Amino acid sequence: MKRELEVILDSTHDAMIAVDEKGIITLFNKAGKKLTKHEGVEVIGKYITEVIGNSRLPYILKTGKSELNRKQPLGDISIVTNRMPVKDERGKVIGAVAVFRDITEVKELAEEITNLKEIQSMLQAIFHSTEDAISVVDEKGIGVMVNPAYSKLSGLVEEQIIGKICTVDIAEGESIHLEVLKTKKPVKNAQLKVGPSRKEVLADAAPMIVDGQLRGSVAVLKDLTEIKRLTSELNQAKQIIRKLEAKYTFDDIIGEDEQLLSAIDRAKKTAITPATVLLRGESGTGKELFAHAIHNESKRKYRQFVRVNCAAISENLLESELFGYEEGAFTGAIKGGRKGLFEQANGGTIFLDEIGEISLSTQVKLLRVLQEKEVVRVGASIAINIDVRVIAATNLDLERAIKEGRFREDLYYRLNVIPIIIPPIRHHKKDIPLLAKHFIKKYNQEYGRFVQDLSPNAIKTLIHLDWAGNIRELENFIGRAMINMKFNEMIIRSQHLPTTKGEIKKEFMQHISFDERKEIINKTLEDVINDHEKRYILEVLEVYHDNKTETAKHLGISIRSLYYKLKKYNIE
Ligand SMILES: Nc1ncnc2c1ncn2[C@@H]1O[C@H](COP(=O)(O)OP(=O)(O)OP(=O)(O)O)[C@@H](O)[C@H]1O
Repeated sequence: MKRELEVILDSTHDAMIAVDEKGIITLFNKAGKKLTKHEGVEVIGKYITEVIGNSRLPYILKTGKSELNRKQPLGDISIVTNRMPVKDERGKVIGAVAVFRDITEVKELAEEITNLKEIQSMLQAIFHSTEDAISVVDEKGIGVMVNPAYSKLSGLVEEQIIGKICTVDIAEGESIHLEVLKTKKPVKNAQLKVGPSRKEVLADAAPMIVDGQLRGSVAVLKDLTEIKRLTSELNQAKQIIRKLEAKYTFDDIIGEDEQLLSAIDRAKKTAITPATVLLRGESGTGKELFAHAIHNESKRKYRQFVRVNCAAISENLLESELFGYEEGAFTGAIKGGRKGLFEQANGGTIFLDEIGEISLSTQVKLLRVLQEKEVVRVGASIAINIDVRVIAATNLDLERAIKEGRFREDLYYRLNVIPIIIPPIRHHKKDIPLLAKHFIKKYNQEYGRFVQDLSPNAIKTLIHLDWAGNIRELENFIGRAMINMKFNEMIIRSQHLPTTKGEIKKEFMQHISFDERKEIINKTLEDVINDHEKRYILEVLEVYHDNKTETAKHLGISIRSLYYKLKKYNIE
């Protein structure tokens, strides 16, 4: 029995020492020798303080009282000690025992737990206070945690999510938690609708992997309505800036066609000179874009860029707008007179868009400004010197206008110093895919979308269309196609493309009666086309509640062309 007891005592991790009533060591187990560094030393039979200098066992023998759970340092470790007297049946002290336990590890573990608790409460504070909506699911896709921001965004409280499968909150789209759990890979920028109010969100999710094991998935959701609101605010700000400065540079002119590249090259070379430029090209080919780029490439780029749409302003108003007026020059003239656009552009550039539309009398005054480099305000007699670079643009056949007496030849020569001809898109259809991708990027920013490309079929359709409205029409077309796409769709396919002109005509023919058909047969081709054009314009005007800008955009024509057509068809 004694031997068994010795084996037990030697196999325990607690250090044990026993002494008899005289303080002579009778037992010193292996853990005790290890703790006091007496391995290999014979200690049995020695007086306790010879072995452990400051032992309290003599005191225990003297008092017969126990000392329990005394914590104390021992070198660089921490121990807890129990010391007890050994008494016979009559209560006489016949020895004493000390048991020491090394609690360094326990202490370290306790510290670790305290640290973990601190980290946990810190993470909890972050989880609860962040504006980002977070949801956590386990490896089976069952909801484990959501934060208050998540409830606010989705309109769903914890009880509706926790313990339920992670698809419960999705109103439209696929669960990204399930995707992450399936692939073990993060998912970025997924667009979904969540909760009863179908809130549009942008979501990222990542797998939670602990010791190489998939333990769940964490998703962070952002409110897309907010992102969209900010994007629209940004766009409004951009619009304002656009009015104040020339927005585009040559880098914004997209295309690899030789004729276009040679126009760019010519414009770049001209930009650094003060020469007057005449930009020629059909509506929507990029004349204004070129004007901006020339100004921005010139030494005048930090000065004013003033754009005047000569077609949009009535003849009388145009003169006072361009050249300014003196006080009392006409009824309604403001006190003190007003600076004209030429004066405002002093030191900078004036862009005279639709120059072919100005009246003969304004042409005379403009010629004088170009020749003399001075303006005379309406109603004034003194000329004001100006230093303005003129860029003019037209989509009219000016040579024909000269022959027909609608445009002055001398002004033509003054303007036509450097003619730059911008090709219509039907002459560089191979640039269509490039341009389409450029507009996708632009609308992604404007609409907060993530559309990536066009399908080969959609590109084919684009290449086959005639694009009478040129790049502007293509730009609007892409914008409308993107509106036709669902939020999670990333590729523009043929079905997203707006109804093409051919189809519109087919639809139109299907809706007309037999009598109307007979009547059409009696008309000339031009009459029929005009009738259709008028009816179509009226329809589009109705859709856009008579908003001319939107109507022109939809039709893919310039606002000036729309005004021209409204006048032609007597549409009020
Ligand atoms: N080469 C191009 N690269 C990128 N965008 C272009 C290009 N050409 C035109 N655009 C875009 O097409 C639209 C129409 O261009 P712009 O207003 O410059 O045409 P325009 O010839 O001045 O038309 P209009 O004669 O009707 O006033 C603009 O949004 C412009 O940014």
